[in-house]
Amino acid sequence: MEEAFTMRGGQVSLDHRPVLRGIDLTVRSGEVVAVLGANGSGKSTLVRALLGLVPLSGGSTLLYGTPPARFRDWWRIGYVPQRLSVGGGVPSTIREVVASGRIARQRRLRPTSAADAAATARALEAVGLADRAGDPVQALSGGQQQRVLIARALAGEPDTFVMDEPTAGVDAASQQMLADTLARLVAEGRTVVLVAHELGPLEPLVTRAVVIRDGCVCHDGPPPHAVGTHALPGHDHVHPHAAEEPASPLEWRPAP
Ligand SMILES: Nc1ncnc2c1ncn2[C@@H]1O[C@H](COP(=O)(O)OP(=O)(O)OP(=O)(O)O)[C@@H](O)[C@H]1O
Repeated sequence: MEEAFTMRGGQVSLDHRPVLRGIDLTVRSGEVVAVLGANGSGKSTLVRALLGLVPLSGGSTLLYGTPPARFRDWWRIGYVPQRLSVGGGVPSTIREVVASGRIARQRRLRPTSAADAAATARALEAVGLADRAGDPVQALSGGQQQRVLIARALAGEPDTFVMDEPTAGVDAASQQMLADTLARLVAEGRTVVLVAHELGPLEPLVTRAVVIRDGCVCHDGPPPHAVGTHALPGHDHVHPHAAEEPASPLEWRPAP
């Protein structure tokens, strides 16, 4: 099976502080990998490093077998960053931002095609923003902006989605909409790497959980279906019957 991401001994330092301390991670085509972990454990840094957005200070990483600096097939990757950073002082409509997800597919100087317009329309529909396509993104709430970012990635029709907290600040109905859309894409064989605090409706889709603690992988294996959301990282909830429960596959917390 083709490898979408291959990181070996990946290290990242930010502000002279080690944030990733030697990550080995291979993601194969068709996998749905949840990157879990407490605040500040290094999840966002890991996905950014996988995409070559943050340089490694040690180790190596490959995108579809190619180092990020030499990778050219960016249309194969749809990245949903944690925050909307488009627009700035320049007003953009929802449609414009979503359509920008097609850029990596467009040949130089080639005008926007019917296929681009159709993919943009489908993406807007999938996140429930088709009727607001002409509105400025600046006027949207955080959760709606998140939906725009998801639509931008969908519009590019990539092989692999990398989503950093796609459901953070998104209402329950939109989370379910994202889960339904991802389920369809996964059924078509797309690859997904998503960072999450809580998986919510995405949980049934996840085939593998990678738990980051203090810049290292401390669990890589089955997702926490069996143990329920209370076992997910970020949940400090202690189950009243915890002592009676079988050991969870996510015994990732530091010993007290
Ligand atoms: N640009 C930066 N410069 C310096 N330190 C940074 C920078 N970005 C992140 N860090 C630090 O690196 C560590 C890991 O951050 P990262 O955002 O990867 O964690 P995270 O697991 O995604 O956290 P969260 O769940 O809060 O988003 C944190 O201690 C953070 O303060």
